[in-house]
Amino acid sequence: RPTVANRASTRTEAMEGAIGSEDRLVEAARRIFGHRSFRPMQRRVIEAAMRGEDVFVLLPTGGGKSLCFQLPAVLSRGVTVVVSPLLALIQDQVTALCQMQGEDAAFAGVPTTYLGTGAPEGHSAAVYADLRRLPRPLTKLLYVTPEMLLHNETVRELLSGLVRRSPPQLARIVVDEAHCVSQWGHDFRKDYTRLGTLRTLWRAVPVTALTATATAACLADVRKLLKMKSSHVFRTSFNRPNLSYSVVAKASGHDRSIAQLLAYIRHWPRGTSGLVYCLSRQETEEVCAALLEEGVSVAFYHAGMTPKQRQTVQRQWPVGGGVSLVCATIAMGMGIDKGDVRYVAHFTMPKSLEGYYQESTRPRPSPPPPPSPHPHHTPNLKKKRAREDALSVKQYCEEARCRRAALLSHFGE
Ligand SMILES: Nc1ncnc2c1ncn2[C@@H]1O[C@H](COP(=O)(O)OP(=O)(O)OP(=O)(O)O)[C@@H](O)[C@H]1O
Repeated sequence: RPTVANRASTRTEAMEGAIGSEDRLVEAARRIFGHRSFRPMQRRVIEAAMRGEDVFVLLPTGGGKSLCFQLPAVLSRGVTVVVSPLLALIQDQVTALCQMQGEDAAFAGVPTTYLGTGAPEGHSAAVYADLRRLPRPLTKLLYVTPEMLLHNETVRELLSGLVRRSPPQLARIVVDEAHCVSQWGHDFRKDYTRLGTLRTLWRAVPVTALTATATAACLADVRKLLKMKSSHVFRTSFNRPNLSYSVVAKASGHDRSIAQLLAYIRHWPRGTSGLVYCLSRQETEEVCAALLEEGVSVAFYHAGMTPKQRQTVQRQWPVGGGVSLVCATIAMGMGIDKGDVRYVAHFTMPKSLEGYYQESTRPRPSPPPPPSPHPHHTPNLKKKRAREDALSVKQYCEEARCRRAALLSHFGE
């Protein structure tokens, strides 16, 4: 009778090699991930990755970046290491992959795990044991935080061990949220800059970098710091033809600006789902209270709330739960897809154009990310960046030209 390990091993091997057909990639996407076709650019990225090239992927939020590295990971020999900034997001992705149900039950669940401080006891030991497993680990995707990869000797040594095996068992390094590498990115992280050292350590291991936001300067910087060999960037347009943008001068004084916001909300049919971004936690509560008084079905959402309170809001909004509007800080950001949101208003000017773009295309509630243990910038640099970011937003607001064109030119289009 096959043991659990045997069955798992057979499945791992089957995923890598046994999928053979006229179009192996589409078939794998369908059988393992349940996708019947590729989104724009996915196939080209996946093919380049399968040829062993370094790839840089710049696709807007929701563009399907994950499949660009998950499918090559599943089909390649060995383990793909995915560097991702936040443990909370890592755990979500690992859970989703482990529960993945494509159209072929034989491939249900992609062998995925993670390493990060804060994992339950015994977890790391089990992952280490698999990385030592002969002739090869069962894991296909290993998510790690940058700290883990850079500062944990055991992890580095185990991965170097995979590189040294014959044939090598470290398939690829994936750097997700790659804008964090560059000081020009809007979420710079010091450990990310040092990921280039891995390139020196494991010369033959290809790299994939992915992001949803990068200006030309950021992009060039990331490629240089990660020592990427290919200069080709796979990208699609950032244009969202189904969105329209407008900027309105805010009335002075609390009451007048609330009245202005209310008029905007009321120009939509009753019950239309919307999101109002505010600058601070306090502002979300104040705006919410003022709108409640006017009879709007509204809730607030920010990182100072308990997980339970946040979940309640997520259940009530945007459809079916009785709340049509949420006043939120940017804590309502990355995570679960929420369709049906018809408008996003920024009650206060957003901090950067990257932020504005993300917030207007991605009304998705999720638990707020934990505070980063590392300073993102030195204080002076941070101030300088904040000023530059605010100036670009100001310029965007004041420019007498098409908002869409102004926004796209900021992203180098
Ligand atoms: N080829 C495809 N066919 C159908 N759905 C797809 C395809 N590729 C991805 N998706 C779906 O699109 C959604 C967004 O994909 P994904 O999370 O990879 O986007 P992303 O580019 O990583 O976005 P973000 O910047 O928010 O992380 C997911 O629900 C995913 O299952």
